[in-house]
Amino acid sequence: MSRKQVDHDYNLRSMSNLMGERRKKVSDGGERSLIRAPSSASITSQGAFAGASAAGAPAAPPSSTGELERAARKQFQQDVTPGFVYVLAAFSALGGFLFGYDTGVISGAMLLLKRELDLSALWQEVLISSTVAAAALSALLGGFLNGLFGRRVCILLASFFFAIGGVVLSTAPGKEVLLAGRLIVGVGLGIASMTVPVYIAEASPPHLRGQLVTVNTLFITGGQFTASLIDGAFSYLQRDGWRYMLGLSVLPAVLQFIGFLFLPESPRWLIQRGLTQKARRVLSQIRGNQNIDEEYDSIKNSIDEEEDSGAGPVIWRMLTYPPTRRALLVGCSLQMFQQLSGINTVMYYSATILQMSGVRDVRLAIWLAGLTTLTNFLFTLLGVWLVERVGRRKLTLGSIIGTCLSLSLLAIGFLVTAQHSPPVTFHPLDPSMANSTCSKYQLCEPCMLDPGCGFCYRENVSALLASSCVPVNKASTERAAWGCSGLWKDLLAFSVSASSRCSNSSLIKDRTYWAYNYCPTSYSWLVLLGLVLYLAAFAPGMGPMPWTINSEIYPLWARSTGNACAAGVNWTFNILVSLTFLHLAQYFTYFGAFFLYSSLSLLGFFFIYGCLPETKGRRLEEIEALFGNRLCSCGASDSDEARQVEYIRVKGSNYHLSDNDASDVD
Ligand SMILES: O[C@H]1[C@H](O)[C@@H](O)[C@H](O)[C@@H](O)[C@H]1O
Repeated sequence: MSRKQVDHDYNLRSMSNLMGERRKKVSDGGERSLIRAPSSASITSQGAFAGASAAGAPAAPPSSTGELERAARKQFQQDVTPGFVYVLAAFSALGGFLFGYDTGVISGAMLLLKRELDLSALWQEVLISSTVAAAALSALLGGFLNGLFGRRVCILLASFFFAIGGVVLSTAPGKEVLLAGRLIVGVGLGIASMTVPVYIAEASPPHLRGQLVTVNTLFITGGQFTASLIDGAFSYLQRDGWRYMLGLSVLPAVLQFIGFLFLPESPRWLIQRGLTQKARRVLSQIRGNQNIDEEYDSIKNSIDEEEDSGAGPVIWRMLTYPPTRRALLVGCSLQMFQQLSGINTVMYYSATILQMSGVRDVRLAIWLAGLTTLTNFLFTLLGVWLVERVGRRKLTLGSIIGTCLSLSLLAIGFLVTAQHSPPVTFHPLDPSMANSTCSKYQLCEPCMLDPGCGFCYRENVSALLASSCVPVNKASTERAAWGCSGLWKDLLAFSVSASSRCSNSSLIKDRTYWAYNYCPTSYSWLVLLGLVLYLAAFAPGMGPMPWTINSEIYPLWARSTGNACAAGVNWTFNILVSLTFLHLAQYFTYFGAFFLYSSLSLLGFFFIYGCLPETKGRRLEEIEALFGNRLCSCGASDSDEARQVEYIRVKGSNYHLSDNDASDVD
């Protein structure tokens, strides 16, 4: 079939999908199509009951239509979804857990590392960003590996890298070996981040696919939460705490590696490679008692169609073929907007936001920052629950608009805080102050925006006293530059010079405080509210949906490459946003930085509104057709979305019944 014909065919298919074409495929043991009516009319008792009883539901009729539907649905889903799919998804999502753990644990580990290994600011930055950079590159390479060796081998490879990286990190004698360990972990991260969602999507039945792929992001946020707990717990160790923090990732990595020695390859990849018998076996294994013929045929057909559609490198074929070009643009943009909405900055900055709110103890702030990761995790759980109920499109749109508004609230919080910035009232006479830029600031705001300075102040009931802007200690931002920590001469210095009162955290008493990166304010509640609302809005939609949607919008031949590009974009923007945040804040203040993220999210909202079609409930083989239309004509078809073809089993096999929608039997 020529490319043009395929294109034409897709257009027809997509039109019929969008217009709610009634499909009828009633054969022995076959399907009956349903059109979900906008009015939400219910399944007729007869039809639904037929479905329920065919699946072995109790004979007594349930008392209401709602109950009837629920019973039919429950019975149907239990019937078609063997537990094996959940085991497979859980083992795969360990890759997500490691993603979250390894990216999250480094902030706590760095606090100890920089002290023990005497790391300069440059080395700290290199150790943090090297992993993300390696992940960006290996995600791109992962597309090629996926196509060549399959999903299973790639996941095995990723867990191998995670495990080796963990061992290298925990035993590192110096910073150079640490860097090698962080690079190895980064390679694992990149491969896992692009492979796991694809593997889960290809193995899941359509009615569970969204949920199971979203579980992977739940594991990412779970990994980030676990990392913050581990960081908190091991931060009390005077020596080598970082070895445990970084080394503990070996456990889930080994568990995943062992699990995947026994788990099967994706049936779609097997069919593509011509391993049809094996593919049939795997399909039967993951579909339980279902008839797999139809699914097998539909995968096979889409591969055959594709084999006729041209040669050349996959990325070139994707870019020259309109449906995949559009899908790629949508997938990569989603990942870009996820990172541009500043999630990693907000998470990273949460400890400081908490300090602004009056949590002065650094340890307590680290523990409380765990609350941020917990909130992120809990709201991702909400996403898992919502994805098959409201669909990907509505969930993403609702989430990004909430993200945009809460970022504006955060920005306003920072603006009000800056406008009420306390003045510098005390200029210490220390000789080193003469050539320090810190001495020229008259307000706390510019002082704290300068990475070289911090604000030292005393507080009595209603006012700040003797507030000064002094240089930060290069070895630790937890104190000011003057004084040698913990020594008796500090005590002496403390008694003789008021300027060194913030130079040793153990001496910061008498209601004297050292504020680095923040200013004392009574408007911190506004910022805190913004933070909580931000996580509540971001985590159910913008967190998981870019991964979930990317795992389903490409046809099989383009799936590895599409996901590799999208994951590469995610990691690239991750590094870009985190590396530019402090500079942005320095030049445009925190208000400016968060307002910029908010505006970018608004841009993302318009893009998603116009360009993201709904993929809920469709077979992977059908989804390509959604991109057959002109790009960004989705907003216009919102009303058509209410009419979708859905399947219910009446007798026999292979249906999909959406979780919450009442339907008419055709
Ligand atoms: O989807 C994930 C998740 O939202 C994480 O919390 C975030 O740190 C990652 O960057 C993102 O890709």
